[in-house]
This record gives sequence, structure tokens and C-alpha cells, in this order.
Amino acid sequence: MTAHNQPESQAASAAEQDRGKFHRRPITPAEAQRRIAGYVRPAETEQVRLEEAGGRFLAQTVTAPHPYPHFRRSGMDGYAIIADDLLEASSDHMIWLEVVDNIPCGYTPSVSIQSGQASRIMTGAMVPDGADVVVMLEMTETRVEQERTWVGIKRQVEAGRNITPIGLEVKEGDTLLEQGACIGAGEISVLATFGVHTVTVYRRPQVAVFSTGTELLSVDEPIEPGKIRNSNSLMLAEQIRAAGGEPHLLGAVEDDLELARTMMMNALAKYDLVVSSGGVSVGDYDVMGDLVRSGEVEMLFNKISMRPGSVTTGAVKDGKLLFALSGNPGACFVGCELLVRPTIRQMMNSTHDYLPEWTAQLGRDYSKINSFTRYVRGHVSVENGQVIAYPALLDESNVMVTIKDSDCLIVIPPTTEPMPAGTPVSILKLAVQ
Ligand SMILES: Nc1nc2c(c(=O)[nH]1)N[C@H]1C(S)=C(S)[C@@H](COP(=O)(O)OP(=O)(O)OC[C@H]3O[C@@H](n4cnc5c(N)ncnc54)[C@H](O)[C@@H]3O)O[C@H]1N2
Ligand code: MOO
Ligand SMILES: [Mg+2]
Repeated sequence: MTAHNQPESQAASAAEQDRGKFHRRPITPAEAQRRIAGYVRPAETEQVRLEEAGGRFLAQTVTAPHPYPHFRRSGMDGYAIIADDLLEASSDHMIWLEVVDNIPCGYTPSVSIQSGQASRIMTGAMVPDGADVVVMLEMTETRVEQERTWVGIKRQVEAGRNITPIGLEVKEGDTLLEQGACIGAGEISVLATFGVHTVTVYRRPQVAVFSTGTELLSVDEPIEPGKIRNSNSLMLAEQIRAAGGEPHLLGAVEDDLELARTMMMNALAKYDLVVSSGGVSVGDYDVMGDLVRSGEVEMLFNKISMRPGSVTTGAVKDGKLLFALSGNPGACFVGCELLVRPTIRQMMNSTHDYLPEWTAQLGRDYSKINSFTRYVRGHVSVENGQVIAYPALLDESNVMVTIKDSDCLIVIPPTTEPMPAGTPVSILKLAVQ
């Protein structure tokens, strides 16, 4: 359908429809986030092998079944002895102790140490009872006499040296990892250490992604006048993956209410979360805006006092959330980072659901004034110990190319004055690969 062959019945009610489109009540970004959070349902859980758990979110709290280390551990290759045996040692007075055992890693000592004795011991091996210090091999010399081995030491050593006590890192019963922790290399090391070889994690939220726009070509199609390739769907899929969700690319539909309705309803029925791009503003073919207002879904908001993405729309149907993001790539990107990413992470109980907020100095003047909060894409650098955030030179909602150069969103509060370089600003750090 083109603007020129619009049916008459539609034209007749255009004025009424327009009123519904225009009179949107903006809510703050924080209020939009709060409303969404009220509808987040936790994802189901599943068991995965530890080697496949990277990037997943723990659905169990893990406590330590034993202390770590669980035996007194030597930190050096050397001799386990009693520190008091060296009280008389000095550079001109070598103390000789009899070597009564040799303890490699993985073995238990065969004897306890008595005064006058030493056990040769390796790094990581179990320190024998009685010994309270391990003297490094380099500080010793040995001699063998009548098949008995002696170790000589010329220095005093303080008790406890080179012995890691039981439970130094972790006491039995300590909380190791909280539910909702994202499993990275450090977490895997902890879980492996304590024998957790299968982990209960949240299922990745299954997120449907589709775009609306008669102008959209798929990525493999040649360009045509008036048409563009559908970059938002793939961009969103990557953002969703990075947030911990599993994207499902459903393609694009033309700006047709029925096609969009079918796509949206099918997506809502099949997936945990639905994210669309395009068609949420006030244009004649902005079908997602119309759909959400139609009452078929419960609208949570259709205007947020932010730029880009002021027309970002949120809705819920049968307990499932729908995000109708703006078609403009910049607004689509920001809407996903501010609203979709936290939702995915909240579904997996993440304590780090929202983008981390830092304080920085504005790196160059920012002259656009607005009554809405702006989330300006930018990049951070540290200069003379100060975090500086440089706004992208092209940051309009419809600009695509500078998204890739950004590692933060600079928060410019509503203002009537241009903001000079050096002004303290909040920035939201983007998780850059
Ligand atoms: N009269 C008004 N016009 C507009 C307003 C307004 O308040 N009054 N708001 C503007 C703002 S702000 C934004 S943001 C956009 C929102 O547009 P829509 O969400 O309705 O998106 P579309 O109209 O479908 O497309 C906008 C733009 O984005 C391109 N696009 C769409 N989908 C994709 C995609 N999948 N990949 C790449 N690019 C895409 C599309 O071709 C358009 O250029 O409305 C303003 N207008
Ligand atoms: O949604 Mo538009 O991006 O407010 O600029
Ligand atoms: Mg539009």
C-alpha cells in the first residue's frame, strides 16, 4: 500500500487515529525500567556440565563443602621443619637436621616431625604434622653420612613461612557463588575446585526478534532505490546474545497491520520475550504503535522521556514482555541496552542487570539541548587519572555507523544550556567485546 492509494475509510478516521498517536504520556527511563521489572518472570533452569557453563547464570547458591585448601600446603620446594630448631642458626652456625621423609605432591607424609628432624617436601604437598615452617631448598645444603641424610640451614625462619593454612581462601560453609552470578573463568575455577561438575543454570531466555518496514531488504539482497538492508535485526540479535539471551531471528514484515499482528502474536506464543524494531512513531505506516494501542496487548508505556528512543514502547501479553523499539538504528540500540538487556538478565536473577554507571568528565562541548534525558553514544579514555567521555560526533538517532565506536552512553540530563567540556557526567558502560 502506498500513501496514494490509501482506502477512504482509513482516511476518514485519520484525524481520530492521529490523536491517539500523538497524545502519548512520557514516563522517565527509570519508570519504564521499573514497570518492566514488575513483569519479569524467572527463566526455567537446567543442568549443564561445568565445561559448558561459561557465560551462563547460576540458578543455585554454591557453598563450600570443605575448607580450601583442605590440608596444610607447602608453598615451596624445600624442607618442612620446626622453626624453633633454628633459634641458634646464624651465618657462622649451621644447624643440621635429619631428613626423615620425602613428600611429593599428592602423597600424605609418612611421619610427624619431631625436634631435630626435617621432611623434604615439594610445592603443593601436604605439610607433615609437627612442622610449622618450610625452608626453601635454596637456603639449605645436604650431606649424607652412613646412609642418613642431613639438611643444614644457616638462618632463622619465622614460624608459618611457606605454609598455606587450612581454609586460608575459603572456610567450610562459606558462600562461594550467589544465585544469579554470571559464570566466567574465575567462577569455573571455584566450581571445579569444589567438585561441582554439573551446575544448575538458568535457561537462556528465548528472544524473538523481528523488524517491520516495507523498505527492508535482507542482508544478502542487492540494494535498491528507497530500500535498505535490515541491520537492526542482526544488531539486536547480537545485543541479546551478549546479554545472555538466545535470539531467534524471525525476519522482517512489511508495514502492514495484519502481517505485523500475526508476526507479533506468533512470536509471543512461542518465545519468552519479543523484541521488534520499527513502526512505533506517528507515521501512517507505524504499525507497531497501532498494534500496541489496539488493546490486544497490555501497553506499559509508549513514550519515554529519553533520546534517542522516545517512542520506545513496552507491552505485556499473557505475562510475556514485548519491546517495540524504534526503527532508527541509534534508538533501537539504546532501547535494547536500557530495557531489553536488563530484562534478559533479570530473568536470570543477575545482580548486574542494568548497565554499570560511572562518573566521567565530558570530553568536548555538547551543544544539543533537550527536555528529555539523552543517552549519547561515546567513548571513554583515561587521561591523567581522570575518566573522560567523548560524545560521538554523529549521534543522531538515525545514524548507524558510530554505534560501533562507542563503549559508553553519556547521560545528558534535560537541559536548556549547552554543556561545556569538563562537566561531570554519568556514563553507562557498554560491555564491549
Ligand atoms: N512526525 C514525527 N515523526 C517522527 C517522530 C515524531 O515524533 N514525529 N519521531 C522520530 C523519531 S525520534 C524516531 S526515533 C523515529 C521512530 O521511527 P519508527 O520507530 O516508527 O521506525 P520506522 O518509521 O519504521 O523507521 C525509522 C527509520 O529507521 C529505519 N529502519 C527501520 N527498520 C530498520 C531496520 N530493521 N534496520 C535498519 N534501519 C531500519 C527506517 O528505514 C527509517 O529510516 O521516527 C521519527 N519520526
Ligand atoms: O526515538 Mo527518537 O530516537 O527519540 O530520536
Ligand atoms: Mg516511523
